[in-house]
Amino acid sequence: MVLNPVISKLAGKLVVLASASPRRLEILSNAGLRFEVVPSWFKETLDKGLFKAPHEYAVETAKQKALEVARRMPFKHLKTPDIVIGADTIVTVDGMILEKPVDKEDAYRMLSSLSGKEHSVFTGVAIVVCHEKENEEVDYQLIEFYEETKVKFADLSDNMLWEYINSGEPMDKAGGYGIQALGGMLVEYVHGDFLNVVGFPLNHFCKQLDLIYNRCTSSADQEIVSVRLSHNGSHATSILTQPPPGLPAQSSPSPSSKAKPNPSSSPTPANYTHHTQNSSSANPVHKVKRKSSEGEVDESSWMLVNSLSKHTDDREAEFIYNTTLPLVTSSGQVIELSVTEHEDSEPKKDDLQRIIDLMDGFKASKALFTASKMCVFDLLQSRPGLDAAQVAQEIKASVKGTACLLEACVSLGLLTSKQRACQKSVYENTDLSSHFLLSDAPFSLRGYIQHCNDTVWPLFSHLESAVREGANQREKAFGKTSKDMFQDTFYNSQEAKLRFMNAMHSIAKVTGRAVATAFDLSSFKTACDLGGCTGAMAYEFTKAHPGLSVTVFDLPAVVEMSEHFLPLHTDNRVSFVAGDFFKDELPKADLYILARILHDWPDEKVGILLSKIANACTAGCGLLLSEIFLDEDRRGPSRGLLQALSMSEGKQRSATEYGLLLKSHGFITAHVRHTDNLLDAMLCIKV
Ligand SMILES: C[S@@+](CC[C@H](N)C(=O)[O-])C[C@H]1O[C@@H](n2cnc3c(N)ncnc32)[C@H](O)[C@@H]1O
Repeated sequence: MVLNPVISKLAGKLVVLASASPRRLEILSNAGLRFEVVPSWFKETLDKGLFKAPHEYAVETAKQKALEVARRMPFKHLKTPDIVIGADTIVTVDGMILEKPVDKEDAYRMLSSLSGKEHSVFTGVAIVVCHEKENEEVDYQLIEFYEETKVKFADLSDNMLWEYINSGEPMDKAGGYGIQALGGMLVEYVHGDFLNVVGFPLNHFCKQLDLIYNRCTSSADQEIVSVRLSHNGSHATSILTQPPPGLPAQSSPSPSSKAKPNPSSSPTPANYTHHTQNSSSANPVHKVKRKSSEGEVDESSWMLVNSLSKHTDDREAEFIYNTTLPLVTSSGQVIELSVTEHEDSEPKKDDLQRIIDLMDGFKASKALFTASKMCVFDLLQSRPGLDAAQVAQEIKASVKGTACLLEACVSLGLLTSKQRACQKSVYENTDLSSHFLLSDAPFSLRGYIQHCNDTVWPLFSHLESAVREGANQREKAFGKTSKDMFQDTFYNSQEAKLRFMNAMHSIAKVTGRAVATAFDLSSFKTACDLGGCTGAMAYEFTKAHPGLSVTVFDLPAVVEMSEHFLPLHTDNRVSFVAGDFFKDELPKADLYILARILHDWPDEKVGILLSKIANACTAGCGLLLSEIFLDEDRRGPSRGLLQALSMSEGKQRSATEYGLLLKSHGFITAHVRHTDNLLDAMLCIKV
C-alpha cells in the first residue's frame, strides 16, 4: 500500500497546492493530504507551438505554476513551503490542445471536435521540494511527470451538446467537460487513470512521493553537488544525496550527510556520460547506472528527478543519489549514466574539444571584434563575393592578414566562402552576421562588440591582477584613476561616451522587446526608465504597451546626446529628463524600470537608489527590474559570472537576492521571468 506511508511522511510539512481547481483540491483532500491552497499567478500563456509534444506543454505549465508559488511564498507569505504541487490538465484531439473554453461558442467548438472520437487527457504535474538554507536562500528540487488517459466520446447531437453547454458545466474545465458530473454522460469509455481526467493523477503522484519520501534518505541529508554530464558537448547539473561509492562529493558534505569517502577508490575527478534513447514503456522511466573500474553499480543507486528530455539544448538534469532506490521518473527517455574515473581512461574527445574551445575562446572573440571594427561585414553586405585581395584593398590591410581573418571568420560561421575557377576564394556574410553584425541591422550588436573590444578586453587583460587585488583594473587598463565608473571611464570624452551609449543602445534593442513584453503592464500608465540611456528600451515599452508613456531619466551627459539615437519614427510618449538618480528628485511614475542598473552598484548604493524609488512610489506602484539573474546556486549562467570578473563596485545577483533587496524597501516580487533573451526580468509591487 503506497498511499498511507506517503501521506504520513508529509504530516508536519507545509504542503501547498498551487491551483485553485476545486477538483484537484477534492482529490487530494480525499486522499488525506493536509495542504494549503495558494493559487499560482503564473499566466498560462506559454506558446504551444514551442513544444514538441502536448504533454511537454502541460508539464511546463505545471512547473511554472509551482515555481511561481514556491518563489513567491517566502516573500509574500513570509514562509517557505516544504513542497509545492502544480498541475495542468489539457485535452488533445487531432493535434490540437484544448484548454478551458472562453465562451459557449468555444465550448461548442471543443465538444463537437470531441464527438464520436477518442481523445487524450494529459495532466502535467510538478512537485517542487524546497530546501531552506541558513542564509535564507532556498534550493528548489523539481520532480515533474505527466499522465495520459484516453477517453472516447459517444456521437453527440447538437441538441445534446447545447443542453450540456447551457448547464454551465463546461466553462471552467479543460476540453469543455467534467467527467465526474454531467459530462460523464458523454463518455463511452476511459482507458487509464480516471482521476487524471478529473484533473489530478493521484496514483502517479503518490508513487512519486513514495520515491521521494519513503525510499530515499531524508531530504535534509541531500547533498547538492554539481556533476558535468558530457553528451555531445552538453552538461547537466545533478542533485545527489550522497556521492556514489568511490566517488567523492564535489561540494563539502553537510554534517548530516551520510557520504563517506571510500578509501579504496581513486579520488576526483570523475567523468559522467549519459546516453539517451526513447522508451517505449507506457510508464516511462529514467534508468541510470554507474560504470567504474569496480564494475557496474546497481541501477538502484540513482534516482533521476528531472527529465533530461526536456533540455535538448543544454540538457540540464537533476539527479538524487540514493542507495536503495531503483529508478525514477518521468517523460519518455531511458538514460544511462556511466561514471568513469580519470586515472583509468583516456580523456574523451568531447572533453578535449571543450577545453580547446575554452582555450581558444579569446581568439574567436578577438577575430570577431577585429572583423567588425574593420567593417568586413558591412563591406561584404554591399559587395558580396569579394576575394581576400579585394577585401584587403577596401579595408586598407595586408592581403595575407586579411585572408587569415576571412578564413577564421568562415570557420566561426560568420562568413561563407566559395572557390572560384581561378582557385580564389570569395566571401559572403552568413545569416548570423547579417542579423547581428551589420551597422544598420535592426538587431545590430556592433556597438556592443566595439565596447567589448575597446573597454572590456583591456580590463580582462588585467584579470589576474583583478583577482589578486579584488579591485577594478580601470587605472591599469586606461591609465586613469577613476572614482565614478560612468563619469570617469565611459563619459570622459565625447568619443568614449558615444561608444558606451552605442553599446547600451545595441543591447537594449536586442533585449528590449523580451523585457517589455515579459509582464502584463496594462494597469500602468506612466513609467520612468531610470538610467534609460538612449531610450532604446523605453521605445520598446511604448511599442508593446500603447497606453504607456515613458520618461527616460539619465545623467545630463547622456541626455544631451539622446537625439543621436532617436528612432526613425519618433514617439512622443517617450521623453527625457536629466539628473542623478542618487541625488536628484525622481520623475513621478506608476512604474519604475531598472534595466541593467543594479548590477553596477554595491548593496549600499542599491539601497540608496531603492529607497529613493520607494519614496517616489505609492502602494500599488510597480518596479520592473531587468538583469541577468544568477542561478540560485550561483553556478550559472556563465555570461553573468564572466561579466562579474570585469565589474568594479557592483556584483551579479540571483533573483532571490534581488527580491530580498527590493523587499527591504517595501517591494514584493510578483513575477520572475527567465526570458530566453539575454536579460531576465522581475516585476515587483510596492505594498
Ligand atoms: C549599464 S547602463 C544601462 C542602460 C539601459 N538601462 C539599458 O538597459 O540599456 C547604465 C545606465 O545608467 C546610467 N547612470 C549611471 N549612473 C547614473 C546616475 N547616477 N543617475 C542617472 N543615471 C545613471 C548610465 O548613464 C547608463 O545609461
